[in-house]
Amino acid sequence: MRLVDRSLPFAVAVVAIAAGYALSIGLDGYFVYLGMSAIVAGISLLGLGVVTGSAGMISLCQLTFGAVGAWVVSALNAAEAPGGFLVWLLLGGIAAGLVGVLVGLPALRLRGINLAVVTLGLAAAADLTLVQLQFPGVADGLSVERPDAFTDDRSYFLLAVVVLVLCCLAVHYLRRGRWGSGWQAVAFSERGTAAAGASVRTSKLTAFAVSATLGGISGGLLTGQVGLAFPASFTAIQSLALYVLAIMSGAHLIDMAVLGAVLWVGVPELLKRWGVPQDWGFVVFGLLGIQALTSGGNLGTAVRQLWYRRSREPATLALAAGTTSAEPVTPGAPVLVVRGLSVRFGEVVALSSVDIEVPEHGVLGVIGPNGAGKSTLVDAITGFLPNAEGRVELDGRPLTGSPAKRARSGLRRTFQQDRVPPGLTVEAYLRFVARRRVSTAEIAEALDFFGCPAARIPLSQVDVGARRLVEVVGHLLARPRVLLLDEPAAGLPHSEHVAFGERLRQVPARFGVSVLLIEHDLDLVRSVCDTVTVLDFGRVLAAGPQAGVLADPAVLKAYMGETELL
Ligand SMILES: Nc1ncnc2c1ncn2[C@@H]1O[C@H](COP(=O)(O)OP(=O)(O)OP(=O)(O)O)[C@@H](O)[C@H]1O
Repeated sequence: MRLVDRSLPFAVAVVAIAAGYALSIGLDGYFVYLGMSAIVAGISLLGLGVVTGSAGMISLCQLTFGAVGAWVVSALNAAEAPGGFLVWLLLGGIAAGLVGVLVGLPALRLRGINLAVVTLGLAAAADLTLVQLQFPGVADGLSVERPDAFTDDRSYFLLAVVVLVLCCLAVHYLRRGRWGSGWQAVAFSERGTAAAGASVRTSKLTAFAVSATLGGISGGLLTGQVGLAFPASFTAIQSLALYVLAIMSGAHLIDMAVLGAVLWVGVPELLKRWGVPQDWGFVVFGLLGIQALTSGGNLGTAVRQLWYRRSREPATLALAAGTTSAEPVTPGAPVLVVRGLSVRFGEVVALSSVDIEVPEHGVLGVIGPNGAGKSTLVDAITGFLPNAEGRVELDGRPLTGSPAKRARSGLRRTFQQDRVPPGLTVEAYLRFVARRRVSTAEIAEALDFFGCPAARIPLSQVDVGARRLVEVVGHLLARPRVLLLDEPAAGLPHSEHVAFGERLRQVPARFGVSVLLIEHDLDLVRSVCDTVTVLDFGRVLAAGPQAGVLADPAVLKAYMGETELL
């Protein structure tokens, strides 16, 4: 199976190149030219798919990156630089990639409409500048020289097919690697990304860099196609239309980027044949884009979901109680120590001078009524609330800095809300969160222990309760010193709480991880926790061994009306 998985992309690549060759000799000359245009658009769309589809950011200046690539190729051609067209094409891509990193910098702070305005503004400014400057060599009529073996349109078309296939392979492997997982993670939740110890900044910048590099290659390829580059090929309005097409088709999926490219060239061509001005193509794309944005989906995912729904049931947990025996754990000295933790939200005091200790190889339960400050406590300890006052020590060393830094130091957390990116498979997500080499067998064993769906299943096909346990498994595979769990059983039916508790009880012995568990189900707390801290109105109401704390009259009083479980 693995061998098939590994060789499939190359087999598809060979078939695509063979098809390209057949088309290059079989197609009418006009369609060969249209085909070249579609390939140029396809490479650009692949790039947009990375930044918008995978990483979830708006980028409305993709053709500006194309213009950078075209500019570099034109300038190197005019300068008769050594290396020839293919080297220039690569350099154009690299130059555009660097510009992409610069454009990506605002994306570190801006989101949504603000990022749209910045990138569209950049595209408009580049548009005007290009009209003023024109491309190098154009005034002297210096046509860009194609490589010797690819001078006529048919052979240049074949070269373009090969470049497209190489770009598709690059995107395929990048998406399957750490960068790709980072893009998916950051698109779904920046907090979830940081909690996995990954840099949100790196994920965003690499997405922009890869997207722009592909844009640059596409612009360079266009220059070889047309000979002389003109600003009219790289306008802001075209960038906007390309973005809409990427959203509508779902260009993060390689086949859909190719389909989008066919539409990009095919729709205006059809309009022309019907005697309708080609600019109406933008209107068609606009309408399709509005449909995609309002429905919240795209062609690619719709087709895939249809396929999955037909072929598979959603994956759920298979968590049976009584199938595992709890191993005895002897908690040691405190590994996580929190002193005087205070957090204010304006007038609201969410935490007031809270002290907590998580014993090595122990499970500390943190309970309290709604609004007591439990999630705030986890946020503050893990660095998500930089204004929190107080001291956090892990293994006797002060723990400061960003959430990602704290995660890398050995403090992991899960969230009350779903932060597991649906675009990844279970395995890709686990490897991303684990941040270390984990064998396939280790992954399978950990998933099996928690009754989670198999590694190969896409997370989009996993129900929310199971996804939250996959999140727990990922962080356990990271082998942190301490794992903070914020209501991990919230998505599970109550019948599975007991089974989950049995597993959790074994976590310190099995994974060598100490646990802080926030939980409302007091049966679960009783069955799992050695010690318990009770929060009420942001203060510690009681703390100590479980039995004593849960029988404390003050605790009982705080819980009156909140739950009958005590
Ligand atoms: N971002 C915020 N801005 C303002 N107030 C906040 C914010 N986050 C939390 N609070 C307030 O801080 C207090 C503690 O909230 P927190 O979510 O930590 O409680 P909790 O014990 O986790 O509750 P629950 O059990 O419902 O999850 C509440 O009064 C809440 O309204």
